Amino acid sequence: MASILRRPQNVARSSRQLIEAASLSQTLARRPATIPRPLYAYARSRQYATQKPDGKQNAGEVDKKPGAAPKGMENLYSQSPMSPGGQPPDPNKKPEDGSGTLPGRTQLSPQEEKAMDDIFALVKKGMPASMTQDIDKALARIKKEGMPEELRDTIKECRDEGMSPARAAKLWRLTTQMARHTVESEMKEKQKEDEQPKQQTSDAPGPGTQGKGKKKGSKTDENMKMPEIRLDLSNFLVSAFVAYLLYRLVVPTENSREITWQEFRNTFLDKGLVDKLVVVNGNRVRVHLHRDSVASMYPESPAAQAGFHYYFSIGSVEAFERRMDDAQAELVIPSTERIPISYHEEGGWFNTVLAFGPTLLFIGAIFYMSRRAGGGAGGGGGGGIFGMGRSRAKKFNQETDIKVKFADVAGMDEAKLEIQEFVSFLKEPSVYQKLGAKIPRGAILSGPPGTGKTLLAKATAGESGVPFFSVSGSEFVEMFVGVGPSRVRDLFANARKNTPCIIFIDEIDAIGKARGKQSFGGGNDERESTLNQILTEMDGFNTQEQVVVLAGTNRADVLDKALMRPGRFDRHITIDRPTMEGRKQIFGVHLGNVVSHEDMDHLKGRLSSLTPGFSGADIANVVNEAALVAARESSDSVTMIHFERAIERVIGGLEKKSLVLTPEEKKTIAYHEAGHAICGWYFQWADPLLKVSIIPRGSGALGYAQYLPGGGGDLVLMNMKQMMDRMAMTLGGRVSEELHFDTVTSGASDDFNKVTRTATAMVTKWGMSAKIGYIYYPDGSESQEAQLQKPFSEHTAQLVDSEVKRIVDEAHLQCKQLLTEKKKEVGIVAEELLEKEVLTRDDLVRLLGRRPWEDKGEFSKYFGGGAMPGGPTKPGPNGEPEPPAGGNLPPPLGGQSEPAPSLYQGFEELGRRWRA
Ligand SMILES: Nc1ncnc2c1ncn2[C@@H]1O[C@H](COP(=O)(O)OP(=O)(O)OP(=O)(O)O)[C@@H](O)[C@H]1O
Repeated sequence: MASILRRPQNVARSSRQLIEAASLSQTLARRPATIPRPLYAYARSRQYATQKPDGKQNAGEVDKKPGAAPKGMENLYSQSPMSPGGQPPDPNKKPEDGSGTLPGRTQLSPQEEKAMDDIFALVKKGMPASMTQDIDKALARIKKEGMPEELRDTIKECRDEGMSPARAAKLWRLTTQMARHTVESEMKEKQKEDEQPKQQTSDAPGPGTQGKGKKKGSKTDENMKMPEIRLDLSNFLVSAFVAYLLYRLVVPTENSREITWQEFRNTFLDKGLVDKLVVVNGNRVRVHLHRDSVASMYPESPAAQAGFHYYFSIGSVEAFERRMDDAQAELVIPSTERIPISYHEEGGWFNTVLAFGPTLLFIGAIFYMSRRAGGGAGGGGGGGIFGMGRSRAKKFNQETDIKVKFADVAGMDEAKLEIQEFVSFLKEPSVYQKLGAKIPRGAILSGPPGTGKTLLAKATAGESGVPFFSVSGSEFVEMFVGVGPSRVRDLFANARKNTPCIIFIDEIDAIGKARGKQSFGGGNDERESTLNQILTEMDGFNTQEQVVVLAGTNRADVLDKALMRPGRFDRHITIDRPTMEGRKQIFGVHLGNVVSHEDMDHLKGRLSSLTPGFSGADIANVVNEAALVAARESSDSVTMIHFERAIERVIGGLEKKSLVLTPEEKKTIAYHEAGHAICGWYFQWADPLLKVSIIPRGSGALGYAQYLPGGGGDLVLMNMKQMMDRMAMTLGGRVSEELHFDTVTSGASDDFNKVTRTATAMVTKWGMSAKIGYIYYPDGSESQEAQLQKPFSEHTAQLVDSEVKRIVDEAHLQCKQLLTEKKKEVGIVAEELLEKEVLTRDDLVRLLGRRPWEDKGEFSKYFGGGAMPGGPTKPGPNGEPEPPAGGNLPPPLGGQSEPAPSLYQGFEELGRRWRA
């Protein structure tokens, strides 16, 4: 009753129907139909609402026992998803605590309560205990006070008719309101509870002023805390409610049950309980019942719950309509009172989201790209669409970011001197300007990788204390046309805003390649226009603008000539691999970062002798590796042994302990290496030997002999004698195999490669063959033309071949003579190697006696004895020591295009395919 009174429109509807029922009663009585009509149900519902349910009058046969399942409906009730889990809520029953549902709200059904419990339990996971207690209380309050009817109606609307933006907004508003209301009432109650004991305390006799002061303070604290708790909790509740609503919307089957046509007909249609039918998506029919009638007749039925529906499936809409017509005709329902059927398409909001998915994805992708593209140093003008054309240059702040000074750049004194001029220009431009000198625009730093080009550019910025824009050439290259030039413009625009400053373009060859040479299949327009833009920008500086452009490259030879002309990159600074002295200084810089108790001077000298051809980056790596090796051994300082291991590791890779060799293979390797070692020991011009090993390494070498090219010093020139001795020494492995075994192996292929390359260079480049003469023939790596066509005639080609063969054969003969003579020594060294796996120079001195030739350079200073002091040198024709081979001097070594030094630096590897 109470609920009907609360809804005036219900009262009005019921009284109208009663009047209609009264006027129709005569007709009904005369009808033969046994089925009560919907109006009958309404009338009964009013009766139950006003009378006690145990009243016997007018109950009718079927409904004699209220709450019991009617005939045909037992099955539905006993298996109802709403029925398990205890009794359905009794609307008349007051809550135990005495407070009922609030006005405008309805009690939650047990299933709804359970669903909410589940969702709250899920969201509560991982929350602090204090918070979960508050949430439990709030949840209990919601259960106690019920859910706003408006909210429930909106949920129903969403389920029945689909989600719309207006409904979503309404849901959000109602949910938020409810959550806030719950939290506020909870807080008020808490406040009341807290105030009660305080009142008691203040009423109780206490220590006067002290007590008062304390009370005041605590109240203020509380007031301060409250909004914080409220916000958290209400946010949480809103989230939980939204989750709950979505759950209820997405899983409507929780509140529905599938029935058959027969069940529908017998249980609902025949009994006049059907209000309307909704055909959903043309294949299912949702049955809307007269809830009040169902609730009155069958209070236990889940169909009495709001939001619960029965469904049945249909084959086709036409067949269903025909069946309904037949059924209603059988029931003699006049056409004016037939059950309305509506049609509805569902799955709505989810399908809508799906339909919009690609569009949303596209918008998201564009948004992401625009954010990403906008992440550069930016600030400059024409960023292009979504900032794609903005420069990606990183700007380093001179005060905070660039700590590098010239002192950190060791070696390369000439390069430093050259670049220091830029520093003084940036610091004091007036000195230059007043004399009418034009300021250099930029410098190209070229050299092999890791030689410190970037470091030098940074040090220039660090010393001059100006902003430093660093960008890599490849960052100008994008798949979009026009982005490269646009980025160049942006970079220079930024730089002009920050004058004085330095721009550093690393790997400039990515964009600065000579324009005609870039590719065979036509030019690369994008790259060319980027280069053109750089040329234009560099021209566009006026001499007052203090922007210095430094560029780094490993391939200065491929750069466009226009880039290198005066007025653009005025200075060309070549930074080569460091010399012995340079390596010492670089070791000095990096050794400062590790803990070592070795004598530093000796350590630096020895390490730099051991690392010919290493770049600055290699040296930094060696020092770091040594510290790692020491740490692995739990050593408290890094010692010489650790450094040597690190060098071996950097050159040859890790020891390959897992590789298992057969005894025969080991023996072959030992004799092969012993052959190299004996040659290195007895040939006068061979490089001093440091170590022989037959431990396989990660780089594919099964063994190696380590020499010190140039005796640890800087090898600038090599004469023919040195070359022949080196070649003979390189063939020592194979010759030893020939002399000690009845067959040979494939292990010497790498040696042959080196020997052939040296011999070819002697013939075609260094003018060391009388038959070819003083002619230089470039090879394929030097020019593209040479790749396609040999630079010499067929006749010359045959001559080159025969000359190369002659030189190699001579080296082989020289080696064979020595090793035949020293066959016994080879055996001794090989057997010792088999036993110890690694032999040092001291071992060789022990086995073979001192080397008959004096060691050159700084070798003896850092590597001790081994050579006969002032040992024999071959006398010249007049008894004086023979001078180095003159006349046929090869060109200076050390330049990166020279193959010779790299052939002998480091290890003599046995080749990767020893076992092939
Ligand atoms: N002269 C040097 N003094 C001290 N450290 C050096 C020197 N040269 C190189 N290094 C070390 O090597 C590292 C790499 O050097 P850098 O990046 O400057 O080489 P790069 O020549 O620019 O190489 P790439 O050509 O490959 O760009 C430096 O960070 C530094 O630790």
